[in-house]
Amino acid sequence: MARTTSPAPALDPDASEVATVSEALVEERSAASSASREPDGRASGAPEREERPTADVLIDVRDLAKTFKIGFIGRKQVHAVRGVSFEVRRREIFGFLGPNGAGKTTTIKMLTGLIAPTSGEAYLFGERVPSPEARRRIGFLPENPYVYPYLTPREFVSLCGRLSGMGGSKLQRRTMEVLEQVKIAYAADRQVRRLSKGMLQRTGLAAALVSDPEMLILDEPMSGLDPVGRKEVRDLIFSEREQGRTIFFSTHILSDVESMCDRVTILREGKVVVSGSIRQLLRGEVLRTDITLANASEPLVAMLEQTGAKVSRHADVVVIEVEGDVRVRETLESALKGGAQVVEVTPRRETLEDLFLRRAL
Ligand SMILES: Nc1ncnc2c1ncn2[C@@H]1O[C@H](COP(=O)(O)OP(=O)(O)OP(=O)(O)O)[C@@H](O)[C@H]1O
Repeated sequence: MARTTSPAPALDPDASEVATVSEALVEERSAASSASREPDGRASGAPEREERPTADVLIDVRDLAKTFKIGFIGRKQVHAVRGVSFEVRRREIFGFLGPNGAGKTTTIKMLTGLIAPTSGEAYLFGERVPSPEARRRIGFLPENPYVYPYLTPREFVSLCGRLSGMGGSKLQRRTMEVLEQVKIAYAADRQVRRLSKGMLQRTGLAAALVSDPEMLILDEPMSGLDPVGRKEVRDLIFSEREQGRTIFFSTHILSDVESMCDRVTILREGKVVVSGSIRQLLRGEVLRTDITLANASEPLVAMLEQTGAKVSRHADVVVIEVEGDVRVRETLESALKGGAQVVEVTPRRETLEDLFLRRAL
């Protein structure tokens, strides 16, 4: 696989003057290098690292923190990220979650070298961030993939490919290939300013893919997409992983994460509150069992309510919610004895949404 990607340039489409891509990249680099650093590249104050990550750990984030100074004289501080650590391993699909303002984008910006950490350290492919060499190996979709408004998707994606060192007929072929992959080829020659938000998002994804990177870092890749678009991005992420790529993405859409990710980290107020494999996190015992009954008489329902079960009445069925799974058998026996028909018995385990609501809010 070629190792030739740099992130899609992030430019403001509303800007009256269109800056050049190289200017944007210079700005990013100078932002990344403006924080004080030790001679070995560590941000000052960051602890010296004892060992380098193993070859299978492609992202290694240790105690990363970012404090923004705000206000007229910078007296006020926002502690956006407060000591975040996690690892992403080769060929994983890794979900990075948290409510609005939890610090996801700030962490991703530090990871991709767009801003420097206040303290802590991050490694990509074992290289201390910021590392131009490591950055060439990632495809990056920023949270708001700002694209030159007067370029077409074909021109923009091809430009990103050229910035990654690609060229000639190979680049032309690859540009159309990725535009087709993200289903925007039909609008390849329309100006970006005429695209919808979802179409722009697809263009940004194509730019992240164009140079065939080893790892994708995607900040809210489903943002702005309709349900079909979201499914297409899910399928794309799976197929990219099948081809050997590692995918790290942030999202708010928990149902996607549950079905897609191998492991997750959930942030809250700049700190990690949950981290681990989806299988382990959601392996818990049955929280409750829902028993759906038809033809349940009122005396039967009242009797079940008296046992402490929660009852909800619907048009033609009654759902009895039994805590845990212990009383299920007794409830079923009473229901059958009382002449009701059992329509469904559903054990409920904790979902990622339950976990998120319990731990992240
Ligand atoms: N440049 C900045 N200057 C000051 N504060 C900032 C800056 N960037 C981010 N913040 C603050 O840092 C905190 C974390 O923001 P961040 O964008 O990382 O959150 P997020 O988890 O990505 O949120 P969302 O899901 O809404 O995109 C927020 O309180 C935000 O206001």
